[in-house]
Amino acid sequence: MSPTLYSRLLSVAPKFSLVFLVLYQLILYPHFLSPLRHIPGPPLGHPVYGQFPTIIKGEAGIIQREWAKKHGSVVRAVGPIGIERLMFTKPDALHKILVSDWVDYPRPGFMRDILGLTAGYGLLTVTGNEHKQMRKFMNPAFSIPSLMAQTDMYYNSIESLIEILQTQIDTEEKPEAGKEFLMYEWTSKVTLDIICATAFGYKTDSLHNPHNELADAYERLLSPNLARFIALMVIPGVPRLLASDWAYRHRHWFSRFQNLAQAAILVDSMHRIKQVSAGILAEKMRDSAVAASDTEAKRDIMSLLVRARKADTEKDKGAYTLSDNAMMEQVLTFLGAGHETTASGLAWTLWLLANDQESQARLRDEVTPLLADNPRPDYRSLKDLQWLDCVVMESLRVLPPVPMTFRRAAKTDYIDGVLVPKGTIFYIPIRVVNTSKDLWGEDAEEFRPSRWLDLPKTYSPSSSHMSFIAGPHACIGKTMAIIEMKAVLASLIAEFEFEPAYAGQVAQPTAAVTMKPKDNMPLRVRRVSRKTA
Ligand code: HEM
Repeated sequence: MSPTLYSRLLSVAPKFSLVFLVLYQLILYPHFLSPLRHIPGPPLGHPVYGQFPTIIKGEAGIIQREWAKKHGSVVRAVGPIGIERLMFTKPDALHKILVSDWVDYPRPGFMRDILGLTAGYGLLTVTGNEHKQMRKFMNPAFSIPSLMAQTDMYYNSIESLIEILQTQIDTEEKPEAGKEFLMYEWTSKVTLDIICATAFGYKTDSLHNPHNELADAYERLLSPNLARFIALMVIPGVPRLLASDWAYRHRHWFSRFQNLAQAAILVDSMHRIKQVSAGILAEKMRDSAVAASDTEAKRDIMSLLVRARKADTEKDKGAYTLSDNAMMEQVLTFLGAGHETTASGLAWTLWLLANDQESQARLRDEVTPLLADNPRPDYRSLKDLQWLDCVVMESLRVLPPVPMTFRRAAKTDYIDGVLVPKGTIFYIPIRVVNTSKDLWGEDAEEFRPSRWLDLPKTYSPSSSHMSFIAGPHACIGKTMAIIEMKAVLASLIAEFEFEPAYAGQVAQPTAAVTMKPKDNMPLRVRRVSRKTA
């Protein structure tokens, strides 16, 4: 070969390699080579984005439910840049992925990066042994005794919310007609104030002060546009880059470009949230001088963790413990994981009750006598309210705040008879399972709280209701979230009646990480005309 030809070939080789790589990834592999190509599923979709545009346009979890109905219990779908996802819906397959073999099925890197950027590199992002140790260290802070000691703290925020709604209704021209409220905004404020009080002993009072720094930063961080942007952040390295100091210093560059303006908002909001979190942690460190046995010691989760760390290291110098930085990441995790999820759960429950007046009236009949006797019911009293339990569990079942999550195969293995290669990404289809007709019967997609009084024979607590998933990564805040939702709902339903804001109103769940109402959920709210049934 002549030297000229050789050097020409060398100069075009990178271009050809790139073209080949693109063709391989987008066409050759998914169409002809993938060992998963014969698994039934929707068509490959857009040449670059696959089924992604269909997924983000629709309601979270619904398209996956259609796929399961059409293609069966194992579905293959292709996402952006030809990356395949598998969806198993049989309980045994999900049990293997989430419970029995969970170490072999960690959260995928892209998900850990996105969660890390928006909710801290804490319990939500670690895996394997590190996760086991961290979870063991944190479990006591979420125990029933700890929750029982915290329940009373919810009511300061709940009472503020009730007073605000009452005052606004009473100042209307016709108070008896009630007033329209964007209920998601209010559930978001009340849950932010509650999580800050119970997790950190920190007073946000976003209910009275909408410009509270933390509330403001979260509002911007969780805006629907940003949620869509986050869903696109699957490009390796991008979340880490956005989490860096460099990105904060140069955030104004991003705002100059239309498509990157959301990145500037995200970087700025996260920086502000981190600053507040650092302040919260510094205060806890100062408080840790208080002896662990001090009965007056603070009962919030962070104080419990800081004191447990101190006690463990005093007892055993080599004991597992969290560094200051890891503690700081947990602050972000509790804020990120515990606020918007519970706010959405509450807003959806109000929506479902507004559309089912019979269930709402029955709930009012149940809670009113209890609240008349004791306006601040404790953990046990709330837990004993049977219809309240049915309503909350049913709402979390049909409209789960986290409709979907992901896992990745860390080794090649058979699942439900399919040989799944290492590296395969899985959908964990929470909403699909929660509303499966095989598990819940023909009316599985309907809101019918009474089903919890007579559960189907197929019901299993860990595999029929997946809203908090199952196994070692199951939500650590599950009991806290449920009891918090019950306290807020009982208090609101005893005081107010909820109705759709206008005829023909439909639910508008977004397709982001957390399923929240796109329209902030307008509802008409009236003061109750009678207190007891
Ligand atoms: C209705 C409210 C809530 C729902 C629906 C919910 C749902 C979930 C789900 C589905 C997961 C698993 C995610 C995955 O593994 O991919 C999870 C994990 C987690 N949640 Fe929640 N959550 C709620 C409230 C809370 C609260 C109040 C807190 C804490 C204050 C919290 C803290 C966490 C943490 C730390 C994890 C990671 C657990 C681990 O990997 O060990 N969540 N949650």
